[in-house]
Amino acid sequence: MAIDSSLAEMHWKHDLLGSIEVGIVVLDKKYNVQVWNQFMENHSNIVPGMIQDKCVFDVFPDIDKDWFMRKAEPAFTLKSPVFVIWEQRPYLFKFDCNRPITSPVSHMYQNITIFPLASLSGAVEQICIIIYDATNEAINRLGVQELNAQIEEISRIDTLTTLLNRRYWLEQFDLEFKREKRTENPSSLMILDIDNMKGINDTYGYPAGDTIINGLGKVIEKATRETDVCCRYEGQKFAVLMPDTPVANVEFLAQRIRRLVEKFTVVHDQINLNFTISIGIAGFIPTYTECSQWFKVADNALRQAKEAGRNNVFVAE
Ligand SMILES: Nc1nc2c(ncn2[C@@H]2O[C@H](COP(=O)(O)OP(=O)(O)OP(=O)(O)O)[C@@H](O)[C@H]2O)c(=O)[nH]1
Repeated sequence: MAIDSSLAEMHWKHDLLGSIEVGIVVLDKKYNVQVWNQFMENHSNIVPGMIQDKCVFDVFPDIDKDWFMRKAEPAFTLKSPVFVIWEQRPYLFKFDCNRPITSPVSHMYQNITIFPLASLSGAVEQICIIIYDATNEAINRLGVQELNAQIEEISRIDTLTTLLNRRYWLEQFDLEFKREKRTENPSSLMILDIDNMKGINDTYGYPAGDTIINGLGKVIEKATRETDVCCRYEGQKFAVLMPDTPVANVEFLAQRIRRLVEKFTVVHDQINLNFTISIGIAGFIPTYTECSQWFKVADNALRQAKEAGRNNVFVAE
């Protein structure tokens, strides 16, 4: 009778281990496999007989042995469970992901729990690892993260020129202005505007005007440093913030950009288009209380460059 009931118990335990939708692995103190359930067999194609009493690190050399032993140690010594989520480490056992071919992931993401298995004497001679398939959660989370990154990128970039857009640039300008207020470094602001844009649009059409705007964006990007903060401010107007750069250096650069543009030819619908720009420059002054004052001074310098006949650079006093 006793044999019957223990057989029955073995039977239902076997069924339970077989049907449960999580991986169950029992390891002894030498990390030799004692239990390997159906889930593990299905995903690894290793039947229990092949892995029984084998060291898990020998069968799965991909497992970072030092890391795993450090993680498992508290289960043996402190008798406390350990949790590792996929965001800390994507997986313990590298299993293929049985998702459609269009799925963005190629392996199963896993959450794992390691808990101690105490014997009747209370000593922990074995640990049990439970492996949960967290792939769906990971796909959703990673998808959202990627989408957020794309949205953030889009919200910073001007689509016509791929320079920063006005909103993001103004945020950076304000931050830089606050930094300048503390450090009083000789930084400069340059505003560039295409001359006679209305005439260009009227003569060649709005798309041709767009091609010119795009071309100027490329010239600005090429001529400035990575630390300069460049944007298409609005329409045919661009702004470049140049941290730690005195006005004298910027005037030299502005003249170079002006000459580059003068010689630059944009091709639109097989028509060669030439254009010029005017540039206003203003250095940071510590008495400014708001960044808009600085911008206004540079914008006035631009207006004076236009009034002086266009294709000009004007530096604010
Ligand atoms: N193609 C194109 N044109 C634009 C864009 N944004 C603004 N414009 C045009 O730029 C022109 C600006 O005209 P104005 O402010 O009179 O300046 P302008 O003709 O460039 O003359 P000056 O600045 O005085 O040299 C207008 O005709 C706008 O329609 C744009 O994104 N693409």
